[in-house]
Amino acid sequence: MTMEPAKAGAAGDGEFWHEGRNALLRRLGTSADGLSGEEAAERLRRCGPNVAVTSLRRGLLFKIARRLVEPLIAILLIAALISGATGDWQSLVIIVVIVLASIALDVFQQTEAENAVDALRRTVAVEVTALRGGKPVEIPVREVVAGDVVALHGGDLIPADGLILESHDAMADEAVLTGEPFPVEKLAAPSDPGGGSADAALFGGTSLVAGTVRMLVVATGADTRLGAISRSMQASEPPTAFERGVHGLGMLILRLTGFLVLFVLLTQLVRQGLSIESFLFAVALAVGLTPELLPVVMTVTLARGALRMAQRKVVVKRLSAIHDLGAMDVLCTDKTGTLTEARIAHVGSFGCDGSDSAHVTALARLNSRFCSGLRNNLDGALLAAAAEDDGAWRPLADLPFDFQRRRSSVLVARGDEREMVVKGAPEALLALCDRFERADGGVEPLDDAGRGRILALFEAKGAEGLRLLGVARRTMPPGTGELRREDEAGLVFAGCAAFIDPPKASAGEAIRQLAQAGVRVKVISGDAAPVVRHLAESLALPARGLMTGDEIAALGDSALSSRVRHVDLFVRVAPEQKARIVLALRRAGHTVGFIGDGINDAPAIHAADVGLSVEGGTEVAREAAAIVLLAPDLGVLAQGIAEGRRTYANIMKYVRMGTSSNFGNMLSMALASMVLPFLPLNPLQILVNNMLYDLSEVGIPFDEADPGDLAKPQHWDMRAVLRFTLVMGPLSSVFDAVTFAVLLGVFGAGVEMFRTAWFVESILTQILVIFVIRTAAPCWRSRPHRLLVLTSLGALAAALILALTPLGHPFGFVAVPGPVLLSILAIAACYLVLAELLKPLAMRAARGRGAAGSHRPGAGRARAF
Ligand SMILES: Nc1ncnc2c1ncn2[C@@H]1O[C@H](COP(=O)(O)OP(=O)(O)OP(=O)(O)O)[C@@H](O)[C@H]1O
Ligand SMILES: [Mg+2]
Repeated sequence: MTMEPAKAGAAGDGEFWHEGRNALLRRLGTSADGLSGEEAAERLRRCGPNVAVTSLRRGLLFKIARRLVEPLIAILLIAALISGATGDWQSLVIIVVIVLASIALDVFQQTEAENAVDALRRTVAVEVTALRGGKPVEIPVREVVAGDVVALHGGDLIPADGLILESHDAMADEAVLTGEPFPVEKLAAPSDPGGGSADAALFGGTSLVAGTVRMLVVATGADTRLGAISRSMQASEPPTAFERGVHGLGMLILRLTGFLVLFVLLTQLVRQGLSIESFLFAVALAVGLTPELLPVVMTVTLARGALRMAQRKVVVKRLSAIHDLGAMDVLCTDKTGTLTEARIAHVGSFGCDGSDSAHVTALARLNSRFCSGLRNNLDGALLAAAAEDDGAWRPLADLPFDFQRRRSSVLVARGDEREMVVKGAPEALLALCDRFERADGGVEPLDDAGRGRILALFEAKGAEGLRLLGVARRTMPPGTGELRREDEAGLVFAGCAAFIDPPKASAGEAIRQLAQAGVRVKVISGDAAPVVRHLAESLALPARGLMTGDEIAALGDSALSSRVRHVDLFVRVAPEQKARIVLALRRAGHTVGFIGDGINDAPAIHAADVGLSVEGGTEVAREAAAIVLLAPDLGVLAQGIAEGRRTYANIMKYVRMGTSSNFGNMLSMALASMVLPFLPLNPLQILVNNMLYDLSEVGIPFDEADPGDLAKPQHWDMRAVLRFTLVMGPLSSVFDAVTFAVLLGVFGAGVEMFRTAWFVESILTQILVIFVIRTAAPCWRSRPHRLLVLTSLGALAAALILALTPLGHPFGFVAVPGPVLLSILAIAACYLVLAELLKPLAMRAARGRGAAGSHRPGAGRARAF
């Protein structure tokens, strides 16, 4: 946002790696020990925070200014000026006060909500180790400045663009920028200019998958490559289905309001000529009918939801994800770490005949010890109990692990001997073998029968729930010093290392709760079929169908979309395939969540409607996620979903209130302007009415939801909203008409008394009906939150005091005789009773169609990443 003056070392030149490290250090005014704390603070102040996408949050003044230039408010202020000019000082003051009060209410609510959510977001902000004055300190990524030196290791997100000063076996995944699925090797930059290549550069937003580096930060925030991309992406990020729905509704009401205002103005013109009064009336009407609180209510309701979810250790980074969570009907999950404990233990190894083999363990350990790339918890488990002695083998070269090959190879030497040891996904490894090792150490060619026997062994061990890593070797010619991918062929299969990873205690219960909440769970794993199937069984996951990564690769997008709906287990899936599955499910009309913790899960987390990660996950995964679970317990997810649905239910209460009363009022006003010899309310009274009505709804975000609203995924459904409006709107108009008739026909009310009485009727019905339509159940069965009771009854009390006491005289209210008041109360009571009786019809109609209408293909947002 504030990236204006003197950018310290902004990389306007782009290819900074050609400069050479010494020149670059000089240009950025720093050293290999990093900046001093003061200098860094100064640069942060000068160049702004390190965020690729500048925040859309604005300051208080901006918010107020924006409200002031909103057309309606602007017209209102002009109206106030006109009143002033015509000498009507009282109206001027009152209009200004009301406008200011309503702006203050909005801005206060919104700011408070946003602050609370920001504070939450900071609790899961990613940190990085920077050298400040030569000492490593943990700082939030947003405080990184050009000239900083940061230390990174495998699994870390690269915080900004920079040059590598030191590298130990670093591999970076740059797929976000380049689309290249294989990790690329990253080397330290030479000290002289000229020799530098992009291999010595790291880019913000990509990730380090293996090794460690020290990086000199060259460009931050919007100046990074990702920043440039995000800026163009930000403008085009399409809104969620929900946001589109609410916006569409707002526009509809706005248009209707426009028509109505014109209509009223025209009838006034025809009947009695245009006066300031009727102009003000039209304006006030427009203000009254616009759901101007909707955006505020949405932010506030979502923020309240976020705060409640935080109490359950679910942190929401993107507010609209709450609604997506409530709408989610499919949850895809990675296996290790989300469904299992990720406390992996090596339980032994077996040879090709299935008998225990210490030799295979020794080979697997050799590979784990000397492999430079990504070391994960399988390697950790292998090395946990390993002796230091490697039989005098020393490492020469290696081909690190990646998620495409699913294996790693090392070349080791002992004297003149050269051995390549490969470990990885067993079936794929077996396919690269043409011989196998017998238990006695002899080597035999592998025929089809032998292959079949070994594959059956994998199947049997996998079905016991053992995770397997195949181990193979190949004797290389003496003098070999390098490994190429082509060398991974013609191998001798040695056997498998076996691991256990117990299912999470909470996972079974969580899956049951999710199923109950109408969410289908699908497992998308890089692991083998038997292991995944075994896990699904032990968690009692109701799983149909199984697909492998190879089958997925063979299908086009549309074929995949029709297949994925009926499959619950996906195995041997590569990282981009995880994302493809998620996108295919979304195309099939589902609202999809993806929860994962690994580097390989990040693309799918991005691709999902709701990306979820867990506290212990890699930085990359947490950064990609919209929601982070802080508790190592999937149970919080079901609670989070309930929270999302509750939030949605509360927004719908506001929408229902707004649409039905707005629509009813419109009809009534059209009627009134045709049949009444005077305007039914004066402009000030309309504004007061509107203001108090808004106030009465302040408690909605806090309200509870009915069990029915929590039981299944909630989608925005425009038709249901319209149906509700068409039933409840006319109902309120009928009662308005009755009120007109009674006041004029029975009591022969004069202008002022009529307005006072009608004000009372309209505010009574508008406010009290919230207790009827906040629930689909009979209203006495569902208890409202006390804050809602407080705000609505408070606003009502204020309205009655104003209308029925001398306090209201400046607004044009007069005393109302007892019998008139009693009839008004009776009419209001009849309305509420009828609303309660008609409600099942309005809501049932809404629900019936809703379920079918909501599964539109392509619903939701196709978010690019
Ligand atoms: N350190 C390693 N060395 C060799 N091969 C490995 C190693 N780690 C994993 N593999 C192979 O790669 C496969 C995929 O890796 P991984 O299990 O991490 O993927 P994943 O999709 O995250 O799986 P999960 O669903 O279990 O989390 C593993 O099943 C295994 O066969
Ligand atoms: Mg994983």
